[in-house]
Amino acid sequence: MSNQQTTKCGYIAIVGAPNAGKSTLLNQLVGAKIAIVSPKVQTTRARVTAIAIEDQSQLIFVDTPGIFKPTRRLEKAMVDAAWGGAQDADKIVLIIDAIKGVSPDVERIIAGLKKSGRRAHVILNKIDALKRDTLLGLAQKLSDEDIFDEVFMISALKGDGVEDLRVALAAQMPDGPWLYPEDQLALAPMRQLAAEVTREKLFLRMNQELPYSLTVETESWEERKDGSVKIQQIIYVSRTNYKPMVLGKGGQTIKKIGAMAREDLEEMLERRVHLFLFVKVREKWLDDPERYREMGLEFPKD
Ligand SMILES: Nc1nc2c(ncn2[C@@H]2O[C@H](COP(=O)(O)OP(=O)(O)OP(=O)(O)O)[C@@H](O)[C@H]2O)c(=O)[nH]1
Repeated sequence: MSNQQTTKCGYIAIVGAPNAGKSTLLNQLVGAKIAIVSPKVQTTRARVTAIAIEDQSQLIFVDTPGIFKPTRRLEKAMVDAAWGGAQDADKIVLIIDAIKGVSPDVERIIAGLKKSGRRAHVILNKIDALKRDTLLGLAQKLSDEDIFDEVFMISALKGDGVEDLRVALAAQMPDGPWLYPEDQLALAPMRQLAAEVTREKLFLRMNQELPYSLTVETESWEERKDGSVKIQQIIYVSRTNYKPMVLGKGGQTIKKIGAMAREDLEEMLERRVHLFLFVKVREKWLDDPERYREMGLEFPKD
């Protein structure tokens, strides 16, 4: 009972423009690979939830997909999901790429925050790549905005300032019992997480427009007696002529992608993984509500 009185627990929404470094920060905060990191924009499609424990506090992070001006249907779903996650949280944290500063994307988020009437913390990320004067000027500019409580300066990549941030957030969580068992680090269903890993490899491997028109789903997940796991995934492409591109000559490309994904999965799951990838053509998946549900997103009405 006494333990229950001293514990804290709360939800934290990390919002930010694409490429601000949300995934990198989340990985640092939690200390395990749970969100994907890729140099391309718009990689985090679905919300990934992760848990960090700091002292007596349990921090439940809602990593939101990039909030940006929606033009297409998928993008609109991502923005809706991002704001939905932010509204439900105990704390909202806006992460800004300090190299880019207050970009139009950031302005849009700040406007959204003001409209919602919520206060937030600001994180200035990528301080490793910035001059001190530029950084301080930016921090000053943001602390003039009356919706922000605190400004943190970090390098998610190098880990600088991340510990301070975690400690500060932990102290600010509401009192209450922990909602999740200590060993449950990643809430995102493992199947979805495994699909994200493969999608990350596709992104890295294929550097044209193609990756944006494909999606990965984990079809089956089979725990084996010998402690290994057999995972089957389907890579859906939107056009017939994309299929051979994903397969590569003699299946070389997909083989390579599979090998890279398997390696990551084995590290994450700490056991042997047998990964089987299949490529299927599914035209118009971008307009199919079912695919959105698979990614943990609501299908936007208009
Ligand atoms: N120099 C530097 N680069 C960083 C830092 N944090 C992240 N990056 C880089 O910025 C890029 C984007 O990082 P992500 O973590 O994928 O960004 P994100 O906000 O999750 O992106 P989306 O998935 O598009 O929402 C990657 O190339 C990272 O390596 C940092 O502290 N310093």
